[in-house]
Amino acid sequence: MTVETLQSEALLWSLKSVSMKSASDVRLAEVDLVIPQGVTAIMGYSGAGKTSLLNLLVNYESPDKGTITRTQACSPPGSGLELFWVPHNLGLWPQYTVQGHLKLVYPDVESEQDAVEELLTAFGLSPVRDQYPGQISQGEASRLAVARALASKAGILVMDEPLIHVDQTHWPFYWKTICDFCQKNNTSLVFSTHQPDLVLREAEHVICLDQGQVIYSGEVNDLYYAPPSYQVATYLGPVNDLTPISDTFPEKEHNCDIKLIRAEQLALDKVEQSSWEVQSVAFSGSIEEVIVSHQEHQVTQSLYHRPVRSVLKKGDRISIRLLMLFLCLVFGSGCLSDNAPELVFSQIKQWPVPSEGIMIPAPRSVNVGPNDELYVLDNAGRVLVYDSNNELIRQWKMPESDVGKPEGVCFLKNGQIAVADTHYHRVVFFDQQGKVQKILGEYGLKPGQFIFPVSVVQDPAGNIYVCEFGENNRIQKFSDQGEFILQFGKVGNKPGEFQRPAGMVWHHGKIYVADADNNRIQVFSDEGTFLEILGTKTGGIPLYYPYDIAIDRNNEELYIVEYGLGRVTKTNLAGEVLGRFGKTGTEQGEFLTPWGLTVNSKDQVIVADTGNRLIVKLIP
Ligand SMILES: Nc1ncnc2c1ncn2[C@@H]1O[C@H](COP(=O)(O)OP(=O)(O)OP(=O)(O)O)[C@@H](O)[C@H]1O
Repeated sequence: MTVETLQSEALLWSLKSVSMKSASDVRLAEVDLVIPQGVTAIMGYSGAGKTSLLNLLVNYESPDKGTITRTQACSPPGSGLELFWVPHNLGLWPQYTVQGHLKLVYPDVESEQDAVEELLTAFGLSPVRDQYPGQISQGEASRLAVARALASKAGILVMDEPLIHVDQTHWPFYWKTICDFCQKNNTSLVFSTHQPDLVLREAEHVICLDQGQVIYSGEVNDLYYAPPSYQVATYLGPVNDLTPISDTFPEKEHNCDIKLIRAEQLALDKVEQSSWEVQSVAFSGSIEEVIVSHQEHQVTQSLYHRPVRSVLKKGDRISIRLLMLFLCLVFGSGCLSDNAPELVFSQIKQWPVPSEGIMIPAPRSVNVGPNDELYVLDNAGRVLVYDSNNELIRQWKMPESDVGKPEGVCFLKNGQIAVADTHYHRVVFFDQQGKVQKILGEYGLKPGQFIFPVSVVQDPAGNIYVCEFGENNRIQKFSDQGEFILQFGKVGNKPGEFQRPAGMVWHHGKIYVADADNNRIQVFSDEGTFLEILGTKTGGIPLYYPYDIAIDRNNEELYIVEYGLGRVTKTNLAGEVLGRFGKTGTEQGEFLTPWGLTVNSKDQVIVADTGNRLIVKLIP
């Protein structure tokens, strides 16, 4: 199998074997690293080498050994500098006033006054605009250092523990200003911090240092949900290492690898009888640490969880539950396995959607049009059209997308493209160039209205089916002119009821519905009669959050993509599992919370791998 990545992420710096020594100690040791475009956080305990690394990036210090290459991927917006640095000591200029700092670095005289005013307001510096650095507080000085960096309009900002002296209640506001600025101006940001919350909120990439060595470099989400070790996991906050007690969990029998579990992935409930007894409880706001001991196994374990309110106390008996969705998202492959053969593909092609500002949006839905054109919907609210060679040939934006992004796209027989505009409670029909032709529906529970429409399909006669979740959880059928014909389904878990119908396919008078939260595929006649839960006769199809379904070119086999397990499952029309492909993960051949899939005329399966932000084409 060959794997091809069509577009690689742009890099800002590349470091090879970089070392730096102090008189008595190592500051950085054999650092190999790439720093991509976007927002990167550098984390590490005190003395780990964060400042040393930033000093090298900005060329303030030189390495004793190794090479640092800056690949200038960010072109500076306007006439700004290439790079601006906020050093640890802030580097303010004693002879300039607060507003003087901003004016001095702002590159465009014409718009200077407005921009400076805006920054003074955004960082709460207007009252001290005429003061000098020696006359302002440390918090004001920290804010000024950051405001000055933004005023420079540099293409890359490097900040050493920015806003360190600012009270944390105001951080979200200032950080929003920083991130909005970076997004708008296509600016990359590299900053050091000790704060896990900040990294989770604001950064895409994270580099973890320990005693001058890089012990992790990658995506923030990966570090949070799939940390390579306990030590690294703790950089983003408390984590439960359940290795010593993993045998006590029933999930172990399902071959789930139970190791590092975040607080929100664990539920501790007070029960009448249990071998687990609470020894102590320390509640610190949203997270509680509970020390428990097991009566038979003689083990004591510290556990973090997120209770709604703190109720446990010493002596309580508790049950320890792993919250399965999280567990399967993290450790995916082992759960719900059924010895199905692995689907074999000769080649995988994968590529990201084009960036928007510094963000790489995630694809959510995919559908095939004529000549195997691929219609992709992403979470930047764009429809992207790729030709059969995966070249982007057209794209357009949804009319509105501030409230939420759409979730389903369908190419129609008349050449139009229908988009389930989920958060605007409607279906929008576009022509091939992205001009709106028609809008169907509005918010409501009546026929022809929608709560959260998520998927659209069409039958050969032209009828259009729209499934939705919210209060409705139903499928509505419309004529090709958009007239309401019938509806079926309601919320629930009985046969014929839905919990988040997320994807559909029409075949020979039947509609196959991915009933996501009920973990099943339901089959209806296209007149709305419930027929069966697919695979019931053959013992059921083990599925975990199936989000989309498609049929192969011979109309004989179904492909189902499972959001919860990051895999593609193939069945025949009777629901017998023919094979599986993939598992939850970030490597090639793995998927992270995939939302959509489609099959083209060459039986190539295309997956919207939302968590990994890739369109993945599986080529037989
Ligand atoms: N200018 C310097 N000359 C020599 N050694 C230094 C210098 N600056 C820092 N060090 C040493 O290098 C190591 C890394 O320090 P550095 O300031 O890079 O860590 P840091 O992760 O930024 O720490 P903190 O979070 O405390 O700011 C420490 O052992 C420190 O004592």
